[in-house]
Amino acid sequence: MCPGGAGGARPGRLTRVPPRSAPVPVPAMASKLLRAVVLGPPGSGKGTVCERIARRFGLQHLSSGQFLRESLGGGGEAGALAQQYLERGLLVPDHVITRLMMAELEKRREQHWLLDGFPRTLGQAKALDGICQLDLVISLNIPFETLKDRLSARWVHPASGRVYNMDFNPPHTQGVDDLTGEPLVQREDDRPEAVAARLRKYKDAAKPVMELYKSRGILHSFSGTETNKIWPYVYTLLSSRIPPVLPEEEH
Ligand SMILES: Nc1nc2c(ncn2[C@@H]2O[C@H](COP(=O)(O)OP(=O)(O)O)[C@@H](O)[C@H]2O)c(=O)[nH]1
Ligand SMILES: Nc1ncnc2c1ncn2[C@@H]1O[C@H](COP(=O)(O)OP(=O)(O)O)[C@@H](O)[C@H]1O
Repeated sequence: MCPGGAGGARPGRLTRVPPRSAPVPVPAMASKLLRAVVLGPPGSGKGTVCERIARRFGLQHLSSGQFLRESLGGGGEAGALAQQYLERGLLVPDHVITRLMMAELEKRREQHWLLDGFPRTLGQAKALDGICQLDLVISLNIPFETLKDRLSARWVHPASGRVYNMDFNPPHTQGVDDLTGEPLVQREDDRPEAVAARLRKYKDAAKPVMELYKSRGILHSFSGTETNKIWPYVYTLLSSRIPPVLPEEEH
């Protein structure tokens, strides 16, 4: 395993969202706002790692997939169309996801950003460039067979996006969410046919995104088959940018 293959922790290059007009007093914390992204194929553990980062560092993360699923709940023609992409394991068109994410990020401009699953294409990365300068990008490289196994064993609580795996992090009671007691379901796009398409598409779209961030020196790649082994390296990297609120050992 080669955690941290593309570079170790670097001193903070923290940025702020560019002011939109004349100088507005910016609170001291704003200059320390984190702009981070976690990328990786379906099942690579983005959600699991983001959830740990969020808890240890006292921030919220924004999952584009979960955000899409929630946004589509409202129905309508556009929603139904986007729903078809999700169910078939295809990427939602750039203009749809970009519009949604930009609007949401605008609302969060005074908060830390930890994005899970966005950007996934070069077009999305360029749109993100237009509103911020990223501090770091974490890429999770997990073998294909491991991804397939994990996705077939993934159970989710749709309302919150909490994920479980019957071996790795099983719920306290089989089939129900720990916090709400509501039933867990398997995602439509975790069916084997959809998984194969998603993994293929991911690779093609993600390659230029990775190259872009690598060329900027902000890409940190972590490889392995176990999140628990990758996690300490991720924690160390994050700790160099933002003070933890909980120690690393507490899962
Ligand atoms: N067996 C195993 N399962 C894991 C590990 N890390 C995450 N998972 C599970 O793998 C599935 C995919 O993880 P998730 O965080 O949802 O990946 P994402 O699709 O990249 O957001 C979930 O069911 C997780 O509980 C691990 O190290 N081992
Ligand atoms: N950045 C994105 N661009 C386009 N489609 C996206 C994006 N993020 C999520 N989606 C859509 O949501 C689905 C689920 O994404 P996500 O919850 O991140 O799951 P996973 O990481 O397991 O693929 C994707 O297969 C895709 O249809």
